[in-house]
Amino acid sequence: MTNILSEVTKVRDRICAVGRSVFDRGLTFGSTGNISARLSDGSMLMTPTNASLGTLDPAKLSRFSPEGNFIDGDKPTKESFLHICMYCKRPSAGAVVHLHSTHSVAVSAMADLDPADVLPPLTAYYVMRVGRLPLIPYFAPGDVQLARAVEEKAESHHAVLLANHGPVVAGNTLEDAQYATEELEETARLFLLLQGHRTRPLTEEQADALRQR
Ligand SMILES: O=C(O)[C@@H](O)C(=O)COP(=O)(O)O
Ligand SMILES: [Zn+2]
Repeated sequence: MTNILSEVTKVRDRICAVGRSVFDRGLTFGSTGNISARLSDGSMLMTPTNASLGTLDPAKLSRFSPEGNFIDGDKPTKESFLHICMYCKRPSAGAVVHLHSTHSVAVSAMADLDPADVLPPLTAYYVMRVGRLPLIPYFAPGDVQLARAVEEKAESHHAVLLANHGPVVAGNTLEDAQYATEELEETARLFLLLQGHRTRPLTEEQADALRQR
């Protein structure tokens, strides 16, 4: 009991610290984005709806039972179902991060993307942190169909890009999810910088070798 209580306190603080960090570095704006973490007893903590990730209060995070029922805290993010769908399909996931990071959102609104894998393997680090990035068709934020569409991809992909919206990334830990979301954002930025330039991404063979490590 004492252990889970100290874990809860730590995770509440970590969610707020990650929220502050991404907000302060301009990786999400206003009250956009949401973050969740799953604890060792299967319960989940999520950021409340309409909360700025820059000024989260650890005591006000929304708490869910392992079955996905809201327990207490402020009214949860409208994407709570989407986060729960990620956890259902990814038993090892300990955290999910969704941001409105500018370059990722810009790419999510581009025409003629490959819906199976939006970004080319520009660097080894991107392939290792993110891997293949499917595009989820557009649905309004909070729409249960958006969560269902993410659920369909979640078993085989820990990172997805919501069309005209932004990235959703799961990780074994909160840091894993944060770092992968940041890597996705930087690669989206590189991808946009390289538009109009002849580009030499990693070969399929080189990328596959990294995916298998
Ligand atoms: O884009 C949206 O509206 C949501 O996906 C979002 O980023 C913020 O919604 P809340 O977490 O409900 O504040
Ligand atoms: Zn959003």
